[in-house]
Amino acid sequence: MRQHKIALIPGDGIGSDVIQAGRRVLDALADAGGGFAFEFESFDWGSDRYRRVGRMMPEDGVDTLRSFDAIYFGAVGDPQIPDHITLWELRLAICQGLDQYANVRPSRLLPNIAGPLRPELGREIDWVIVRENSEGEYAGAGGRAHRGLPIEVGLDVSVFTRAGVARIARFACELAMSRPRRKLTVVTKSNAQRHGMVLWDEVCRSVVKDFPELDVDWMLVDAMTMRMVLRPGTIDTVLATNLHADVLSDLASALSGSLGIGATGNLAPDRGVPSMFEPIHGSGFDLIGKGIANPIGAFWTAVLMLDHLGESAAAARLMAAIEQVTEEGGVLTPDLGGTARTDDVTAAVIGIIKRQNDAELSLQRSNA
Ligand SMILES: NC(=O)c1ccc[n+]([C@@H]2O[C@H](COP(=O)([O-])OP(=O)(O)OC[C@H]3O[C@@H](n4cnc5c(N)ncnc54)[C@H](O)[C@@H]3O)[C@@H](O)[C@H]2O)c1
Ligand SMILES: O=C(O)[C@@H](O)[C@@H](O)C(=O)O
Ligand SMILES: [K+]
Ligand SMILES: [Mn+2]
Repeated sequence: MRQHKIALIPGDGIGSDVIQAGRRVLDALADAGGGFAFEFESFDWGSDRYRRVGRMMPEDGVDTLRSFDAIYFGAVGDPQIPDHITLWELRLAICQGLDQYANVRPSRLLPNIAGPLRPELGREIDWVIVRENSEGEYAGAGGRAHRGLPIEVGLDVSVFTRAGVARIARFACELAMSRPRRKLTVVTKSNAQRHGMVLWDEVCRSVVKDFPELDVDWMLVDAMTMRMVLRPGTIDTVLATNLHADVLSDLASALSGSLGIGATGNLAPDRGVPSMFEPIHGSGFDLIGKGIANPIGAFWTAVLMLDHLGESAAAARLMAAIEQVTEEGGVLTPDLGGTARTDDVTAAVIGIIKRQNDAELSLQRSNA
């Protein structure tokens, strides 16, 4: 039996709702007798802990995570605590602490979901955004001086390193080559940002030379938003900086129907340390306590995690169950135009998985 040791960090707000839902779905998949099991350990890290003891996670939190095979994360963010504290002390502390430098965000219009684009355009969305996840605008370099004085100053300095750009560029090229269209768009803002982004372009240009079969094009980030809306079918794999890709991936998720659908992996490609999987959305202040957060982003995230753990058959089964639910259309949360609750969508996905489990088990019995 393959054992997968998973750290659960539900975090704040709707992060907690969707990770609980995702755990139930993962348990249902493991019940299928597919030869694997999960060992979950749940961590109460987040804003309530911050209120209690003044820290989002313990000082040795990142080290505690090292012994896990993967991390399944909800969201951080609390209406009463500044967003830069919650984000930096939990999500970024983990991503940067474990050097999970490749953030991968797939988008596709799920069956029977309309999305805001015209139907013929919406159907063309089949993208994966690769977000540099360790430096750039999120390097944390900068500071404030002359606090409270008229001459006060605040600086956020973007940091682009040759090594950091080269490794994410290589990762994006390999990912693009593994997809049928072998097509990569490198996003930049090297007209206005004339140092780091120019280095980004130079390094990317030299890395793509190693991939002669890759079809590469270059876009300034502002024009990229236009292309995503008006010519979605011309895009496949996208490489962008930490901040640009953060923005583009919310757009991608919205164009696929809802921010509640977007999934992501914060990958440490060199292994040895766990990668962290989370829906792309935040803690959803407006949905806290309502029980109507869309869990599909967290389920799709679980698909990414299963694939990463080598459980590709289970990953495919879960994706098929998600697609069956959207295809049938009767059980969707309000963000997708339905009236269902988080629990209803979860029950629908689990129902499909359980029926498959039963069919599989009776097949095994009749073959025995
Ligand atoms: N990785 C993370 O943990 C992460 C990501 C984004 C934002 N945040 C934090 O979350 C807090 C709220 O930020 P925000 O409002 O900008 O972003 P958000 O993603 O929480 O919400 C933006 C909008 O999308 C909707 N939405 C998000 N997830 C949904 C879901 N599963 N189902 C249905 N609708 C959904 C929300 O209702 C809201 O209208 C802030 O503290 C922010 O820093 C954290
Ligand atoms: O602000 C960020 O970058 C993240 O917390 C979040 O928006 C994300 O997409 O993960
Ligand atoms: K999240
Ligand atoms: Mn984001």
